[in-house]
Amino acid sequence: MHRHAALDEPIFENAVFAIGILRGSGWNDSGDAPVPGRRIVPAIDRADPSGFVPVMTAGRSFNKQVLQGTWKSYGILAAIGLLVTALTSYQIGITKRLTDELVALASERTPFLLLAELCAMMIGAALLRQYQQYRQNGIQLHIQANLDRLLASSIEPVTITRTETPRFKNELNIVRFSFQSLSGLYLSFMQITIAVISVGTYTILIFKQVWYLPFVIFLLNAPKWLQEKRMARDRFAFTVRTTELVREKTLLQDLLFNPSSFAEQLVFASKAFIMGRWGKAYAEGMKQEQSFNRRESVRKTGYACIAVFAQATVQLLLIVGVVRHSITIGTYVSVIAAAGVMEASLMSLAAYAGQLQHFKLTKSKVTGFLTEYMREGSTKELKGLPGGKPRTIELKDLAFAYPDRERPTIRQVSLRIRAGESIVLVGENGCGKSTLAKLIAGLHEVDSGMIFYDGEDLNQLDRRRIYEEVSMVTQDYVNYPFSIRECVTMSDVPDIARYEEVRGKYPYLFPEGLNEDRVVGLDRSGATQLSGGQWQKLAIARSLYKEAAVVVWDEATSALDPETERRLFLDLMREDQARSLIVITHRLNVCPLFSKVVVMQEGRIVEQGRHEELVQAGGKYRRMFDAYSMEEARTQYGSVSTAV
Ligand SMILES: Nc1ncnc2c1ncn2[C@@H]1O[C@H](COP(=O)(O)OP(=O)(O)OP(=O)(O)O)[C@@H](O)[C@H]1O
Repeated sequence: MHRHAALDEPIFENAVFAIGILRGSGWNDSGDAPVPGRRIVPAIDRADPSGFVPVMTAGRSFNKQVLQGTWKSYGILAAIGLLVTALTSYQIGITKRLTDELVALASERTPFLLLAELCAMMIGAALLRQYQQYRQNGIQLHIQANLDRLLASSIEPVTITRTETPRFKNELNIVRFSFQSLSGLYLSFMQITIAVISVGTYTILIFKQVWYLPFVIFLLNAPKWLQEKRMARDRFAFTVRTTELVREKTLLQDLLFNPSSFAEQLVFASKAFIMGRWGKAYAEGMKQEQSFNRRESVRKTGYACIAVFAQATVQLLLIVGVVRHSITIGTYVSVIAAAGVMEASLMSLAAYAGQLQHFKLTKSKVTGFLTEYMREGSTKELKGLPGGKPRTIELKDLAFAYPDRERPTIRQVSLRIRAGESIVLVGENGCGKSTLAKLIAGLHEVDSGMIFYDGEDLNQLDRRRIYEEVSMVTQDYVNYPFSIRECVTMSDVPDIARYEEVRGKYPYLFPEGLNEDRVVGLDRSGATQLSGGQWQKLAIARSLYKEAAVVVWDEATSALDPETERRLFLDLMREDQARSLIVITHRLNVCPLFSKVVVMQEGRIVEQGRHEELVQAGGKYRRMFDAYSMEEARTQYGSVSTAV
């Protein structure tokens, strides 16, 4: 596993490079979106076939990308910050002169002139602060967008094995939350600089008048720093602890408001049940949040008392000075004002210290997440397939267990798939067909010596090259809220000739009477909803549009009417293709069309061969086929009642 020595380096650089990732993210330095190619392939940086830039060296480029488009605003903000500090410290000087002038009352005109000057300064500072806020909001939006883009491009797992777990979902949620809070931190660095300048200016200003006072102020504000640091740590731990609960709440709420769940809510009268669950999660969340807030408030109150004590101490020292005539009233008033600003700046510095703590924790969380779930180590030594397209895929005594399961799901599976072969996987529910199909497609982590593409061990190959040659319809394929053409091509610049070719060969896969620019689904206004079968047909068309060497369909035709299904398979087999087809189905009537039938049971292959051979052998497949044919006949001729 890649070890990040960076953990010991200065926080900022360190944290960003820790999350700083991959050049192969598909997001180039200029920030342009990757231009989609002819075929659907994963986003790969061709200039860097290794794909993985060790995290340590990627820090600078990460910062550059996060801060992209904000440099000018940063410059302006820094200038405004300095100007505001200058103006406010100048105001304090005027206040001192004004007070001394009032006490002495040497001239009647001077106090009014000084007041006018003070007002002008105050208006100037107020205007600058507003502009500063406006600019800061702009930077925040920019950084947030850059961070979102970076996060999206860095979440690119090489395999799906560890991502199909509840734990992954939780961790991903924490990472998303952490990334969101990073934008505030980037702004903080600017504000820290301004606050440090402000503290420095006021320290000198006060020091010149009452030399020991700045030290007293520093000392009295120290506990605030410790408090902020502790609170940030506790808040982060609380967030991590409660993500699962927050996720459950959102999930249940989505269920309540999801249009597709309304029918079930009506028919099964399940709304009260779901609402009950939601209410419980909500109440628990509130209880935990309130109890955390209570503890935080108690702590804050303690520190607020310390702050009052600090202010009173400063006042006391100054009053003693006035009483003993060691300072003037003007000095008293101006130092009180300066001390107030200095304390406020120290407070905000303390708050930033808390944010830095949060950043440090975020860093270790994100680093851990990316190391565990995303690209691991260098892929430099990995290679592509010698011939580009795989001609044989071989499974040798393949065994596979899901991370959170004790028993293996796939055991001792040996199978050879040649280019152009069509294989149908059959077996009872849960026997491991989908898992095997994903293993064949290279989507799961496996030990070496079990899966070979053209004789090369899968673990020695760059998986992204494998994925370029695989097309798939999974059981939980996505219904995209795009136009029909986009759903098939998944591109802004599709290969129209290829699209037309697929449309010409398989016209029945495209919804009749709908323009291909028509947006489908329920998520966009004016979109057209499709039937289950129509969605499935689009998913099939998408898998055919990609000219892949290996096509895997996991119950991809389950929602198709039998006639269309048969026609599709016949059309597909008729094509003179070097493509391998791996199909999972429970509709055994299509099995005779395939060159090989593979029968699975409890994670093992128990029979394989041509349909006729297996029927003749009279084993498990024969029994399954007979049962299926009988069932088919019954549904076809309505013989259930006659049989009774
Ligand atoms: N992501 C996962 N994590 C843990 N276990 C899983 C996961 N996916 C599937 N399984 C388990 O692996 C076993 C095989 O599942 P698989 O989906 O491969 O079966 P299948 O033969 O395709 O079933 P079906 O015909 O119902 O689709 C099941 O016991 C299932 O619970």
